[in-house]
Amino acid sequence: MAIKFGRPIELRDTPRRQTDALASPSLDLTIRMRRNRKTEWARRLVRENVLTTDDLIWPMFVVDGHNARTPVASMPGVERLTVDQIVRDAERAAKLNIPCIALFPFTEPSLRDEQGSEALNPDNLVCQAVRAIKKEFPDIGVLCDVALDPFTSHGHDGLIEGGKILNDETVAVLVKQALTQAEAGCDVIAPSDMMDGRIGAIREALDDNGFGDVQIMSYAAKYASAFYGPFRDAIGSAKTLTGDKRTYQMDSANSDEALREVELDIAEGADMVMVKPGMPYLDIVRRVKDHFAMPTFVYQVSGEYAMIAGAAANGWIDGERAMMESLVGFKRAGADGILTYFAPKAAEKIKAES
Ligand SMILES: NCC(=O)CCC(=O)O
Ligand SMILES: [Mg+2]
Repeated sequence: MAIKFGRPIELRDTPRRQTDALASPSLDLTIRMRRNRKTEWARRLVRENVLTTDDLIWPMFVVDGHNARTPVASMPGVERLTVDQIVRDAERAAKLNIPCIALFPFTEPSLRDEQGSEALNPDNLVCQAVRAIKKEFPDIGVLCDVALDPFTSHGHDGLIEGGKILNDETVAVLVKQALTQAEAGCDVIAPSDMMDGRIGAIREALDDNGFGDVQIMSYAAKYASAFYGPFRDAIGSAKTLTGDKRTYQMDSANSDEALREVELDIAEGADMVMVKPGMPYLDIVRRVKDHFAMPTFVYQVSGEYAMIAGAAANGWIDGERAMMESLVGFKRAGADGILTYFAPKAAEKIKAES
């Protein structure tokens, strides 16, 4: 049936009104999409996606010291926290019903070396923070990033030889890093390094060492991105990073390749998969969710946060609305959860409105 201007032509029993369209601009529309938007209650009724606090993972930066909170200049509103302060924010997360927090260390430059040895120190900042949080708040999920970049003097995620990032040798170290974090009490191991084969190797090691219940969230489709800049400030690797990460992180032009990466990580034992960054890669989130029907996460990275928080701080956009719009956008794209530096703010807003 041909439909023109809203009503099937075949159903038109009376001739169109012979009015002067300009004088009386009344369109003969059967369907008017605006009816469902006319009031707040109607909009709520037809709303397709809702952001809840259950969707949030809160990334936090841990730094050495006591009772200190240092602002990260390029991430307005985000601070590096000493372990005692991380515990205070874990309490805030628990009160806000945020299910999980993610930990990233600022490693003292004197502790960084070519091999990222500090990653294997069972008393490193991340392990201290995990133990402190788990002691006071055992019911909150703690996720630990697995990669060497916060610990290496060169700022890369893996070992380097002759200018090349070594894959299999790096995986062997990452396995030890994951075990160190699991020993400390970490609930979710999240490898972000993009080495081939690391998920399978880590899964096997966890299982062989009595950590069969520890989950793996793989940064499965992680792109080489300009949007990680402020994070590198936060963990102190911005100045030391030599070159870029394009030999291991994905090319932003690729989409099918993301499906192959995700498929491999699932086959190797990932319980949850992640796409990163978020906003420029919503199409990848949708494809991954549709293709694999896996618990699918997305990381709204530091640069995305900085764009919104920075513009809001300058009065150029409404920061709260932009925050909520960006977060529900991830839900609409198919994400089951979002790692976002906005987590506490968004949770507070959700709580205030419920
Ligand atoms: N492995 C964790 C990250 O690289 C985070 C990046 C960001 O927030 O920019
Ligand atoms: Mg991979």
